[in-house]
Amino acid sequence: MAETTGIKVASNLPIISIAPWLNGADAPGRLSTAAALHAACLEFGFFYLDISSFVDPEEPEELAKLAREFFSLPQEEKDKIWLGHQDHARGYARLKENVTNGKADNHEAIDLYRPVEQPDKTKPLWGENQWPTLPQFREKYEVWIHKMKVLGMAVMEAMSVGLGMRPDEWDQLRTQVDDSFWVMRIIGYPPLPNDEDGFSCGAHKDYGCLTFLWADPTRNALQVFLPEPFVAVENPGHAPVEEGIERGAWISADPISGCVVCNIGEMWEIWTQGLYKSTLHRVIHRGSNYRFVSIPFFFEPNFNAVVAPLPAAKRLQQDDSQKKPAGTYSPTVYGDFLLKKVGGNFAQGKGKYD
Ligand SMILES: O=C(O)CCC(=O)C(=O)O
Ligand SMILES: [Fe+2]
Repeated sequence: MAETTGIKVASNLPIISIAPWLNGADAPGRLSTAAALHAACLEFGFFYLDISSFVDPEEPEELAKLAREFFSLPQEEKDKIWLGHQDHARGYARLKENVTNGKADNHEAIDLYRPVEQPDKTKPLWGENQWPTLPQFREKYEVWIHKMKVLGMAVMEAMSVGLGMRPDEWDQLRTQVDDSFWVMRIIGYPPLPNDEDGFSCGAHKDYGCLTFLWADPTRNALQVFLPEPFVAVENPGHAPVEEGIERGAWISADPISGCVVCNIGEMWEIWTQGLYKSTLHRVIHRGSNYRFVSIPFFFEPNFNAVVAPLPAAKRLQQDDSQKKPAGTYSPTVYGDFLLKKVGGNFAQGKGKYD
């Protein structure tokens, strides 16, 4: 990003390696990762996380292959794990069944959530996950889930250092995320018909804490919104204008090998009283290929976590008049917030996570 005469020209999102942080012996490296996370969250709320030291890049490619196999099955096979057989949130969502901002999204997906102890499919979000029966599907995805949970805790701790939290303050925050009510979506995007000005996934912010998105190499699909004073170098995808969104620029966040795209959700806005931005993003896939697949993993707070402004964020805001909170941020029980959000996101029935 270059800065001239008060106009910020957005070209690329920052790339941050998690390797120094995971290498416990590299104290300066850990601090530089923490500082880079802090800067990226202040400026963009979106960045690339280089995880190539942590996972073999072939691993998510294998997951995408399995997803492709699933999405190529006949509709009646996919419908066997339709989310309506469970709590209307866990399972397979048909093409256009998912709704954002009142409009059907042009994608299909398998949605999985942290399993609960006493499942009850009549309770929102409280059913059982439904897995494809393809060989190795569940096993391989469960390994990925485990790794993303470990990564989530590592990034949270690094962010606590970046924000200037003391070790005892991190111990406190850790108790709110150590049993993450995680979500994973496995999304398949057919191309949008040329004559249709809809979205593959409409503009939204993610709800929770941290999203780690792996996506296949399709370009110009995921777009990130940067409010004024950012000006885009390129304007991706001849995007339709969206109502109700302030002025600014949409930039593409194309996949980078060895990296996941990482963005912060609304809980980080509350924890930091708006110091960190949860950023709008959307998907418009107009290419000729079936863009499959993207696999967002949402590392979220514990279901019962009470999310409230953190003292470290308040200290930063007291010290710097430019960082004063823009509004009031009330304590929020994450599970309640999630339940309210899932209500409006389905074409039929209830449930669904962003
Ligand atoms: O598929 C993508 O690139 C992004 C999906 C997304 O933003 C979401 O599911 O929250
Ligand atoms: Fe999202």
